[in-house]
Amino acid sequence: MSDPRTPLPLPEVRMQPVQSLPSTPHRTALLDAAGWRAAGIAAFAKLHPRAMLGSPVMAVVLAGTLLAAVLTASGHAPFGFGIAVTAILFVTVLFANFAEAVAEARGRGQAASLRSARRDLMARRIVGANEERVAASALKPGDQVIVSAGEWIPSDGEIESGFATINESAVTGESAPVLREAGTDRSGVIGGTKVLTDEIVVRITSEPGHSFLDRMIALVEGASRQKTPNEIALTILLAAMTLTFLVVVVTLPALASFVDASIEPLLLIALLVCLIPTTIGGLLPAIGIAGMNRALSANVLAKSGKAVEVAGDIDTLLLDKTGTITHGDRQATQFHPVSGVTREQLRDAALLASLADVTPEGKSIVALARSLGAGAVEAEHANFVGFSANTRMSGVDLPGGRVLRKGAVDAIERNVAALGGSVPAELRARVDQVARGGATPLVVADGHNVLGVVALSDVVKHGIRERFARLRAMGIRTVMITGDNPLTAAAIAAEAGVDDFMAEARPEDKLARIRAEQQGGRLVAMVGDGTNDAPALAQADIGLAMNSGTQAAKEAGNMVDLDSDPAKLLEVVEIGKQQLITRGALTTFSLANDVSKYFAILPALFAAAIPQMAALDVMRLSSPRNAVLAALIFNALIIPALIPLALRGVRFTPRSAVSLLRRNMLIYGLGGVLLPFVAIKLIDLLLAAGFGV
Ligand SMILES: Nc1ncnc2c1ncn2[C@@H]1O[C@H](COP(=O)(O)OP(=O)(O)OP(=O)(O)O)[C@@H](O)[C@H]1O
Ligand SMILES: [K+]
Ligand SMILES: [Mg+2]
Repeated sequence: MSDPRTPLPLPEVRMQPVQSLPSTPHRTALLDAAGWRAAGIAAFAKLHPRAMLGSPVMAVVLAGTLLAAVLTASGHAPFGFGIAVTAILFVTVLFANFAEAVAEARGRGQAASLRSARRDLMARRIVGANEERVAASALKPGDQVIVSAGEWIPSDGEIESGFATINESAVTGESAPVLREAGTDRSGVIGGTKVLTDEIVVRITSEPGHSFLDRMIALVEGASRQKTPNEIALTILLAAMTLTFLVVVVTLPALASFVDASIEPLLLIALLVCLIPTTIGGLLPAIGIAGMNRALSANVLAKSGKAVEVAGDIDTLLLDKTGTITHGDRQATQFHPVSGVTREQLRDAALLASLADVTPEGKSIVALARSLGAGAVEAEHANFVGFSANTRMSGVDLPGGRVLRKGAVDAIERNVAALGGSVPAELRARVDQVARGGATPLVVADGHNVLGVVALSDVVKHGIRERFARLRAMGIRTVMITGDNPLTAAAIAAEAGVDDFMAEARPEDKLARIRAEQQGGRLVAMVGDGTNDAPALAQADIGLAMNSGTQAAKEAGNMVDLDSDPAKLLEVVEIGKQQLITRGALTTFSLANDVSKYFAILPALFAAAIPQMAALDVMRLSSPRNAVLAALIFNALIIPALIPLALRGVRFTPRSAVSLLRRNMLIYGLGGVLLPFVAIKLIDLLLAAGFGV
């Protein structure tokens, strides 16, 4: 096998014409013709009582429709007018169902490209020293399979040995090959993706039928959609409002009888439907589904709609340094011995301590030592000690009692002290020299003697500073948490522009920091990819795992970024905020609308009985019946008219919550009051011009 770091000669591969996920949903059409048709049919299917109960507001409209039909048929309402009211109410319910169906159809469209990645695959399963061919669907967690260049990975898993370049475009829509490697934080592979070069042994981690793709498709198609807490709260509020108006409308005839007026029952139904928040009630499910769809358009798989929404309220973002803020390709670049030790002694000790180190850091030390002329080293009967995030050290115990260790500065200092040694004063200077440039110093010790420092260089990702600035503009604080020493951490923190950092952190320190933030009443997001990040990913309110990361990280988080781009959190936050704002704006609009409809309908209701009501008749509509019809028609039409806004979301720019609120109150509150006046007047003119009943 060649060294994984040298650029791999990629074979000529014919990329499959995969449909990539739409990355600019704002410019694409809402649906294609087939999608519209399917949504239209689904709107009728959703008339099923069980489906209707999910939306109390619309259930009341449907009940009103049936009542209007009965009144009309039994001669308790003027026939033509009765038919018209019944029809408009029925269409109102259909429009609301249609809005939800369109959102779902969009999700299915996105899932179609994913489904094409889920094909019938064969696997080469390892049994003892042999291999057998089995269907991918027969693979169980724990099975080991071999996948070579040109073959498809049969199911989700983790690379046990080897490395490979993989085309993940079927899942991510990104055709650039990615490198996945055993023993690193980039060991996760997905079923349905293709190995381009080399050969890997994969340990299967997913149950048949429950692969990443399977779950993703179910989510996108809305099969496992659950209402978010905010959505449930709003549904309850809307139901309470509906109930209140119902009581008001039902008691109205009694009130009217005091002034010797009687109100037609049909008009009462019309009044009720105009007053209850039908617009937001009808669009609410669509808004929720659209949030999930938008996340997927950004190549983020959210495990629930709640996760997307919580992202909109995040206060603090925690990130690890290596691989998240930096490229994570930590490479040994230099040996810095302390005085009394030669560069060669340090080099050879570092080499010995890294021979069996599978981490990229360890391998790069071996490569650097060899390139600097290190010869064959004697390591027979050696006992290698692997790197762990808890000890933050690795090394080797040689026969004869020689103990070589390399690791984080504080970890080695403690170890040397425990062995009865002391750290030479000049070590600090060597460490600082390396760390000030943002490189990671690894201290090498032979027993209780410190030999020197290995510099591991890493590069801050391009454009990350701008991303953090954008997060800051939205009021989100960024904190870098790293196992590295404080000086390196400070150098990288300054370069990347994070607000705060925490150094020399072990996994439990990360967890404690998240808990502390949460106890302060803040919502915390965490981005990570390693198994050592898993507890923190699980504890955080938003755990965004990298798709390239380990299975443990992906299971622990509540979101996976298919592009493995930590800065993606920014988009997730914006999608969450946009969803919250869209729901808020449309609620404002809906309630404002209803106020205006009141002015259209109430004078019509009482005009005959209470002449003083004429003072309220600001719209001067052609006739009481036309007024009622115009208000109901507007009430129905506004739902489909707002579907594009509900699905695409209200325009969002990072700014303070207060200024956003002011802007939206102006547009959706004031607009919501004014629009019905104009629209209802226009509809009334049309009705009076010949369509009136
Ligand atoms: N292979 C290794 N052998 C010995 N020590 C290592 C090795 N790799 C890293 N270290 C040391 O352990 C520290 C913690 O490494 P780890 O990868 O766990 O960091 P982390 O907590 O994920 O934070 P970050 O990734 O942001 O640096 C490193 O800063 C380094 O000093
Ligand atoms: K209404
Ligand atoms: Mg790390």
